[in-house]
Amino acid sequence: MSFITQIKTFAALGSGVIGSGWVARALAHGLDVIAWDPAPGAEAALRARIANAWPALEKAGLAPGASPDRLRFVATIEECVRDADFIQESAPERLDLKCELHAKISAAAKPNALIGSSTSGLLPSEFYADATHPERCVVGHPFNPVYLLPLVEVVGGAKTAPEAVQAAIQVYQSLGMRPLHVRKEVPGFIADRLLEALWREALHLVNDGVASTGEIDDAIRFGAGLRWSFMGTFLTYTLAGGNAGMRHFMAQFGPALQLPWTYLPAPELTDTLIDRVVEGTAEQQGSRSIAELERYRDDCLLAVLGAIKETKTKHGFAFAD
Ligand SMILES: NC(=O)C1=CN([C@@H]2O[C@H](COP(=O)(O)OP(=O)(O)OC[C@H]3O[C@@H](n4cnc5c(N)ncnc54)[C@H](O)[C@@H]3O)[C@@H](O)[C@H]2O)C=CC1
Ligand SMILES: C[N+](C)(C)CC(=O)CC(=O)[O-]
Repeated sequence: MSFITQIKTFAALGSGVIGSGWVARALAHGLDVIAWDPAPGAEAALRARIANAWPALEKAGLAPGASPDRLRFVATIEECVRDADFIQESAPERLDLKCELHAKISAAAKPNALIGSSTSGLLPSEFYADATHPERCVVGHPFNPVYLLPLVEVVGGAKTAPEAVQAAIQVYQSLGMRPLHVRKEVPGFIADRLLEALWREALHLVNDGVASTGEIDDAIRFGAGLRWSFMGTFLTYTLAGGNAGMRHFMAQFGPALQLPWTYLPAPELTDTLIDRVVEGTAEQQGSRSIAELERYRDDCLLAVLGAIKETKTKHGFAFAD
């Protein structure tokens, strides 16, 4: 079984926050991009998002010939995928919608074109149930902003060929990403399972009046968030065990896992909790627009990525290590 891995034309279905991020990444890598989204005004919104992301992509470095002009917005699913070498779906997170959409995409696509879905945690065996040639269908779960963050979780379903997973990994690498193969098909994959546990606890802290949304964000960004950008939880905690390392750390802090520090089940999303979260984050946002905050975030990410790359090189690590 062979799949297309040398890609020239990238198809994007759904051009919201994530779809537009894929389009920006593919354009920056010098590809032709064809996009489709059924919402009125979707093309203008997509082009505005690309324009907002482009300065960061220029700073990060564009491939020869890369240009936003190589984006073509089309009116049908079939037109979008027919000539594509690789297809990425970023439609709303609804199982019925994705199932129906993938039946149409896969019926119109070249049989050996890989099809990725950006789903945050739906199971590929379920939403690819009605797909034609399901052996080329994978999840490629990215992180926002897709055009700067390297991680993409790659997950196969029951009918996905192992070669398709490897081929998708190759394609995502060619787009400058750091694929992580999730070997078991589990809801939420790896990263969102972790992020959701943190998010639930954060909502409990707001709901219980322990902290505001801003204080909770401070607890992350001035502490663990800084070290998470270059060292994950397990290696960080190995260092927290001192010279005795992880075994000592487990002996000292493992028993605390039995203490009632975390709630785990999510709090009820009452109007009061939703208002508190919305009002707290509105105060954090202040008078800046989302586009301004996106540009601020992009500059911060470029600075962090650049500093990490330089420091890794100094210590003999490759960027993907
Ligand atoms: N927002 C995030 O932080 C992340 C989201 N994702 C995943 O990416 C996917 C898209 O999410 P977002 O971009 O955040 O949503 P979004 O709401 O920003 O964009 C969804 C887009 O899909 C379009 N759409 C509506 N019906 C459609 C259909 N039948 N076919 C194709 N497109 C359709 C909408 O017009 C909209 O432009 C979801 O599966 C989500 O779980 C993955 C990683 C992060
Ligand atoms: C909130 N979310 C589940 C959509 C988040 C993601 O899927 C990944 C991210 O970018 O945090």
